[in-house]
Amino acid sequence: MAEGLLEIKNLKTSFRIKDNYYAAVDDVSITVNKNEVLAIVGESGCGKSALAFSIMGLHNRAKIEGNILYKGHDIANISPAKLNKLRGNDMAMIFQDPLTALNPLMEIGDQIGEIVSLHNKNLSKSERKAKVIKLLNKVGIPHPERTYKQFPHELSGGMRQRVVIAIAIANEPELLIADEPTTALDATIQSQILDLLNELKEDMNAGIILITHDLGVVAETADRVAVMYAGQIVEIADVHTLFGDPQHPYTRSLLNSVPNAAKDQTKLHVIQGIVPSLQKLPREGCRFGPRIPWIDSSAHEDNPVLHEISPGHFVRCTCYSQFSFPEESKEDQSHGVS
Ligand SMILES: Nc1ncnc2c1ncn2[C@@H]1O[C@H](COP(=O)(O)OP(=O)(O)OP(=O)(O)O)[C@@H](O)[C@H]1O
Repeated sequence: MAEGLLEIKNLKTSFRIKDNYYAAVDDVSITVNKNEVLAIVGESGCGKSALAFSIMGLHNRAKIEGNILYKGHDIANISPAKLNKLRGNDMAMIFQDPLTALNPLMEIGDQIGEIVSLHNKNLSKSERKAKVIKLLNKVGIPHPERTYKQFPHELSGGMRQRVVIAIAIANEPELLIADEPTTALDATIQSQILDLLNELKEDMNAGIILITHDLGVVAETADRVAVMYAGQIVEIADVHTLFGDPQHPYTRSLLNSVPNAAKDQTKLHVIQGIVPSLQKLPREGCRFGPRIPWIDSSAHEDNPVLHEISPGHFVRCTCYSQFSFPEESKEDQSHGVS
């Protein structure tokens, strides 16, 4: 049975712009289990990073409402000192761009060693070095002794991301948040890093939140997937259900806009429009409604909620049951005519 690690309840993260607060994460409830990768997908600006930063307590000036229960303790409402202790020890984050995450003027060994010592104050110098070398080995760095003495600019992008992962796992966190960890890498290296995340999940029995806009990455790595649009979760399901039986119009549009060599696809679907800016987000009704104007407004709920349509498969707003792509309706009509 799945063992719970993180439970987020009705999380709302709002940023102040001029005199008002605007929610970038709006009433999000999700759970993450041990030994599980939960992917969070969605277009740029839908609130993925704002969600991750809220969990890690990294927002300076945002207003956070709701509960973030980590092993039963509400970390949305604890002191900065307690949160700081959890960060790095129990939970860690892998950032998007390894070059900005690393100190360009410090040798790799010292950078990892610093984090190791932060949470193990009594280690001797040689014990600390041995632990760093072990970590470099664990993340697949081929010559750890050499890398120990190198600076970030002397490593390839893939190796730098491995170093960032080594720092994140230095204290064997139980919760790992990876925010677009492979965006800056080419396809082969990307695949190696994703394999590494999966190994870490198994080895450390960790719960991983993987934030990405890349559905290929999701298919390769995730156990469950939450699709986010305009600050809300619009669909959540296990990875097989999400790819095999997607229901929300946004999920279906995302999947239809990705080339699929296995399908006989002549045209890719283009999702019209963009995620509106924070101040212009529609806050009432179905937030995706304006981007599927061919669907009758009566198909939408006034206050869309998540419906559990099969065990563990949730979809927001009733419009999913009446949704089809304009291309599909045209095909139906032409079949009728012939
Ligand atoms: N500190 C901030 N102050 C004001 N608005 C912010 C702040 N951080 C994020 N936003 C806004 O909140 C919304 C969500 O941003 P967020 O970075 O979470 O999106 P994202 O889905 O992670 O996008 P990307 O994939 O591009 O990183 C966007 O409209 C963004 O402009």
